[in-house]
Amino acid sequence: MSSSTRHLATTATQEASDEAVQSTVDVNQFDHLDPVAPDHSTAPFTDTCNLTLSSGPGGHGCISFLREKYIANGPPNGGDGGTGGNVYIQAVQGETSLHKIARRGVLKAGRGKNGQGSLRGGARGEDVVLSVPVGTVVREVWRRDPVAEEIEAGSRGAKGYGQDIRRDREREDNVMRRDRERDDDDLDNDDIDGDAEGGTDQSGKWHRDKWLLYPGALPKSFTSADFPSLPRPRRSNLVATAVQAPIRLDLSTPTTSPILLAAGAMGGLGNPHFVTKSVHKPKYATKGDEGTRINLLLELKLLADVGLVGAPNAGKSTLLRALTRSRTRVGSWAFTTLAPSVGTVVLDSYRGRPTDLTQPSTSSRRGRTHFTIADIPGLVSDAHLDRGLGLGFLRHVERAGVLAFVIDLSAGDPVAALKGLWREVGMFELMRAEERMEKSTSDSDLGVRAGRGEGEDAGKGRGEMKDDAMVPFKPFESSISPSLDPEHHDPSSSPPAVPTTPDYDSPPPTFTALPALVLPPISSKPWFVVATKADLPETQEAFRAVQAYLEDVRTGREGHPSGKAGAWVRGLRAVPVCAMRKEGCEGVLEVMRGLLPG
Ligand SMILES: Nc1nc2c(ncn2[C@@H]2O[C@H](COP(=O)(O)OP(=O)(O)OP(=O)(O)O)[C@@H](O)[C@H]2O)c(=O)[nH]1
Ligand SMILES: [Mg+2]
Repeated sequence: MSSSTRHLATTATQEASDEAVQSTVDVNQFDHLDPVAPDHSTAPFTDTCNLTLSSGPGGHGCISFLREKYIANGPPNGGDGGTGGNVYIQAVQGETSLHKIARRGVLKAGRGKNGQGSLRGGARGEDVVLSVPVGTVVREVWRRDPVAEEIEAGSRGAKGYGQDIRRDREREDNVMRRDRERDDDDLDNDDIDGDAEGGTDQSGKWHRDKWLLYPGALPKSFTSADFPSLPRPRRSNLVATAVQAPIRLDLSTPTTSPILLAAGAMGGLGNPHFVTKSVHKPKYATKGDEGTRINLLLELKLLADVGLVGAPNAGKSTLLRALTRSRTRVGSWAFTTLAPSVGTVVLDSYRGRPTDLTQPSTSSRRGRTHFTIADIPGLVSDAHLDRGLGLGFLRHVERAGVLAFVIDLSAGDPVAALKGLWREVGMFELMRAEERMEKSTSDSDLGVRAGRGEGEDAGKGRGEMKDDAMVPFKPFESSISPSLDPEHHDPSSSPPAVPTTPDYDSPPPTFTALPALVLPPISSKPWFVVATKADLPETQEAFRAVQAYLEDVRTGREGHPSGKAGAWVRGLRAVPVCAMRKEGCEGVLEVMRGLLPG
């Protein structure tokens, strides 16, 4: 059978099955709110992920000499290596999941190109932009910055130019004196220590990781050569605009321009940089620096004004579809919804004359033209013991301003159902608090975020840093981190535990000292009850029971279902709806609007 025939056959079967569905399902005017099974989307969803990103390493400097007609042995003209690519982050609208990033795991910017002859500098490495959904919280887990480590270890002339130049001059004088002696005594060079490997730059020897040698030269000429001291570590100017370490960003609004997380490393220097009085034709150049590696923890918290909390099959998704133009999946079985989704309620449809033109422009109501509602998978009892889909999805309503508890009036005791939901919410809060406690104790235990590119910042910063130090990003208020500033030295801080010669091959540090985002307790949020399926028979009794219970809670005769003191009870009420017929939805929107600020 040809592919076209097969296609026709499949279409025919599909049509037949569609007809069958149509004949069994009564398609009435509510089919949008009570759709048939195939109406669903199964986009993958991930709300936390770990990502390692690295800025691009610099290209190597070039060793080259001018060769032209009549200039057989010209001056050095090797270009510098290009700077490595930068890594940016951007919060974009339209993305709703971290699954693409989670699958990727690693993000690397491009390496700078090597310098070339005729003083041609290497091209810059390619930048990369990490696009995350709006509502992502970014936290740094660890960081490896070889250049910062070198600055801290003081292994590369970090003591200041003056000293470097003096030392170079002394070295030059020594070289000239040695050359003179060599001429006089006609000595060969065999007695000069030929330890070419592992020699530090301070002793003027070849440092394999840092220097690049002229390929045509004989090893003897290097073992006897006196290398200049390595140039001071250089940093791209962009470092000053990068987010200060440790990175903690709350990307709750779309970012207009990408935010720099890690600037590319500088390229190596070409051989013309090493011309001195005694060495006219240096046969060496420096290699490019290593890029910065940063491990980040990304957590997506969907941003919605109202969060729907309810048991599976309570009718949350149907309610969302009735209130908004959302097309979330609805089904008559538990766990139809497997990933959170957000719908938008448009308050001003921009049709006709705006109603509030007569209001003064300072009116607080003027600003809000819409609000958003988040639907999450249902909560079963003992969800905190990881039953059902667990409590993880509650993080998406954690930041909501108002909670709507969706109770199915036809499913047993509604008051018990409401208390059960509050119990799970309470357990979720407890778990978050414990997490926070663990983190803060591990923070103080570790004390040494240190050393690895954090340096002095870690020594003194951790103590001062508050848990809620999460700040929205402000590009030009960020300054160079003290640990990255070669001039910065804080005598009060203990010396960081850094090996003198950084060992780049060792595995990265594994501590996970992350401050948690502190939010107001969920029990302090305004909440109300949406009593759904009110169209079903014998639900009036159940609704009256909920109403009476909420009245008791409001007046203080009953305790708050969360069991917390000072919880929100002021305007507590229940709204009956039949979401499937879109009945009572105006009442729900009115209550939501009333409880939302602004
Ligand atoms: N009679 C009646 N049925 C409703 C109403 N609202 C929802 N339903 C039905 O209840 C079933 C479950 O609806 P969903 O909206 O998928 O429930 P859910 O709370 O999102 O369920 P999960 O996603 O599994 O947590 C569906 O068969 C709906 O048709 C209502 O107001 N009246
Ligand atoms: Mg659902």
